[in-house]
Amino acid sequence: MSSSYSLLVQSVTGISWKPGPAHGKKPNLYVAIYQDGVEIKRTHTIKREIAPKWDYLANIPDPASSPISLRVFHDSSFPLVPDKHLATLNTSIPALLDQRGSEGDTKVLRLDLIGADGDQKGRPFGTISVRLMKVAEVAAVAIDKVQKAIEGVKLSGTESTLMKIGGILEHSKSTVEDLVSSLRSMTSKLSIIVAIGDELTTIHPYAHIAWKVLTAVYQTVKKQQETDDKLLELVDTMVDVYSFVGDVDFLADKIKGVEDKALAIVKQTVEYRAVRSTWLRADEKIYDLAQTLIKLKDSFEGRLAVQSLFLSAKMLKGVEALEQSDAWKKLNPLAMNAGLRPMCLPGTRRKILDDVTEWVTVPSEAGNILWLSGVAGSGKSTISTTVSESLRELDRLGAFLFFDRTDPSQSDPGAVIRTIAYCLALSNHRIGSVIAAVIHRDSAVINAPIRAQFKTLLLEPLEAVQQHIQGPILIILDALDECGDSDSRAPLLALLCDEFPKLPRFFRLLITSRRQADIIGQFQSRFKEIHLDTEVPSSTEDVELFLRHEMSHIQQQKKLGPEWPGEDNLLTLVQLSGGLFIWASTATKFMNGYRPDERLKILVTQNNAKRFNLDDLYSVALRNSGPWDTDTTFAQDAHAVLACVVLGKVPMTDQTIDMLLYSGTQRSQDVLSYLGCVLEWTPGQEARVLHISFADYLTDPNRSGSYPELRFNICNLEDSHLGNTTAPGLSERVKSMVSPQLSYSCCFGFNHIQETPFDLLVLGSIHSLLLHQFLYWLEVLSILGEMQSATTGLEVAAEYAKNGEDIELQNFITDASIFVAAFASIIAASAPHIYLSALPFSPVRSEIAQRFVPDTIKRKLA
Ligand SMILES: Nc1ncnc2c1ncn2[C@@H]1O[C@H](COP(=O)(O)OP(=O)(O)OP(=O)(O)O)[C@@H](O)[C@H]1O
Repeated sequence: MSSSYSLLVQSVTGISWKPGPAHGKKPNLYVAIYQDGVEIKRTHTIKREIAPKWDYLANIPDPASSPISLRVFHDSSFPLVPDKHLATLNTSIPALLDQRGSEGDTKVLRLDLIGADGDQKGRPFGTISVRLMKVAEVAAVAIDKVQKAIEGVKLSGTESTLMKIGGILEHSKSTVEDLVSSLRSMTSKLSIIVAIGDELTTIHPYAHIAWKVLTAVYQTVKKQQETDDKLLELVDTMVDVYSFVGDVDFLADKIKGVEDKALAIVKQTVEYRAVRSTWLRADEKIYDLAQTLIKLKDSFEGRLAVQSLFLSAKMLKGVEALEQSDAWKKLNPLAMNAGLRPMCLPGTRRKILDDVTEWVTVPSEAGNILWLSGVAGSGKSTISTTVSESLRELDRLGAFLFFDRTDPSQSDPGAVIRTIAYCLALSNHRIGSVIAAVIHRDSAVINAPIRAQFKTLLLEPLEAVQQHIQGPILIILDALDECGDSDSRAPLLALLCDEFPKLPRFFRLLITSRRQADIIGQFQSRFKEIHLDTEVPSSTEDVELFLRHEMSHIQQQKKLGPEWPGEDNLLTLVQLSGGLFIWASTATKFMNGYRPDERLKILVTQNNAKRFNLDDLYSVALRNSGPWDTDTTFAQDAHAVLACVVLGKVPMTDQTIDMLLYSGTQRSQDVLSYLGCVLEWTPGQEARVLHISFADYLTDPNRSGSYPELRFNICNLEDSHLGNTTAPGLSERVKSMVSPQLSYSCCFGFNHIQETPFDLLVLGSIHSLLLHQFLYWLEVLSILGEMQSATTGLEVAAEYAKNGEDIELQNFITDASIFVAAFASIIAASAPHIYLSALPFSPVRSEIAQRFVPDTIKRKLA
């Protein structure tokens, strides 16, 4: 390499041109370079230009002392008509070196051409300008150029992307082989990709990193070009792959297809970055990467789907994995299905997505755990899903766990290590083999304490395979604050702090959570934290982008006028949202219901001095989603159905809710269809809250309106002579005094207990409820017309007490069952008669009388 030279062809001037009948007024010129009489390079043709300019860099192969000639041709543009040779410069590298003298590579040589035919032959015939450089000098110039180019690229989209693309292509038709001009070519190709990516946005996170990759390649060339042949090979291969960009016909309707290919290329480049900058054994990996790139190029040429390439490699490994899957299944992982999780709207969260991707792909000494914190609904889970998807596409996702408080069976802290091990086993063949072997050897570890699980299922296997893993692997734990409660997840938090940092450093852990006290206590100042601040301008801008997108969608879908929603209204919504995504998302769902115009007005007119926060929005959205005030049946049904969805131990379909609430009569569908702005449901499917913050709102009496808990005379009935059906305003009182949570727990709590495994804490709750609040429970059942639930509830409680060997509770239930059997009809007719009739008539020595009849009366009765 040290004796290699490059020739930069810059321009030709002074050519005289006689237009013939077949040519236009100006020639189509190109320069061909010959060494020892053999053509080795040529510039592209510049059409209809008498004094063309190029910026064409040609590498001159060894021996550099051989004769060189530069010949100027007119390109006939017709297949059967030969190009016309107009002029020539005969020279050699030593001669050119003499001519550039002490000024070196900066000197532009203006050299005379001689005529090539007719009477001009051998006579001066115009001038050619060239510069001669050593490759090392070229590298320096190129580095400078790429850095300037990088600085000059704007990643923000423009309307004229297509025009820009067209412009770049005009200049990228030449065949580039020289190393440095190749790198330059890649840079311009990448700018095309960035331009496409900006238009279609999905490429953005990769393109951003790919820019950095190319810079890194330049720097590596600068330092290592004399020694690192493998790198040079790789660069050649990359050039080859990037050359496809120049061949693409950029018709608007083909852009989507281009995007897929461009995305694949950029991803490979990112992969290079991950490998080159970190991750050991670089030479070996560079070789692999070069092979992959070659295959990638082949797959473009053969018009094969890129994915099939990756898939086939995976399938080979899959055969073996199948044999191991039995072992992995023993890990009994939490079921994770990210299918319906939302992703960031393209164009939002750019900076944070870049930062997180950068943190994953670039090693740092700052530790392998990143904590993304933020308030409810600020967008953490959406970011984590987007990151997981980018990394999955790069084959760098090890595990993505997301917790959900409304589904406790999927949020058990005790299952986290097993689930990570399972996901890692699936994601990587080598890790999978080691984990399978561990389980064969010691299957009891699956039920061991989580510290032992961590050591045996994660730390040791990952240490064992670290030699064979290049590049980072990301594990994501999303919504850690929803994983169990602060008590049950305490051991997991301690493990994350003490042990996870010991994992081989290419395992990166991204944790998202609200800033809850127990999590702050453990993580703050220990892990790198990115806090999603909703107050900063970038959050407001992102929410604005989202609102614009959603409102235009509603406008089209509901065929509203082109002015809708109006710029002022839109900006008011942005301001009301306070930079909180869940606010914006709930508001748009609310407006996308019946009469969006009215609903928009309801929201924007809330813009008074008081801040209209998420709770206010939930309250307004709920109030306006159905006939709560005019139809008491709707109000009661909606309460009960919401309670089922929010408090049910498992998600329920409309049929299950009907079975539970209305003995199978179809009623819940109607109610559910009104609640689309807060619930996710389609007929026959499970109903869920759209966002956990709605469940928080509904179950917190301080937020959704204060409801008293179980107590004497819960509905403040003044006249004990009136029955439940005749008491004035009873349904209104029930609505305001009995929270959905309470009514649901009273009616159906025992049904759920029946379905869950025995738990001492649950036994304690039953004990306390029945022994202290039994009569208040009956009061609620009476008011709600659900007295039959008392009998079934007591049966479940009796079984539980028996399993828990709680003799005191068993005795109480025996007596309570007699009490219910004797007085059920009286109590069902009138709640106050629990205290007026049933209690006084209970045998004075009975458990009920002993516990609930006041001592003064007991003494009199005795
Ligand atoms: N970048 C985004 N693009 C589009 N929609 C978004 C974006 N970020 C958030 N959203 C919307 O806002 C909702 C709330 O966001 P998300 O669930 O990610 O918040 P969170 O911070 O994880 O909340 P929590 O702490 O309560 O779990 C999402 O369901 C989604 O509809």
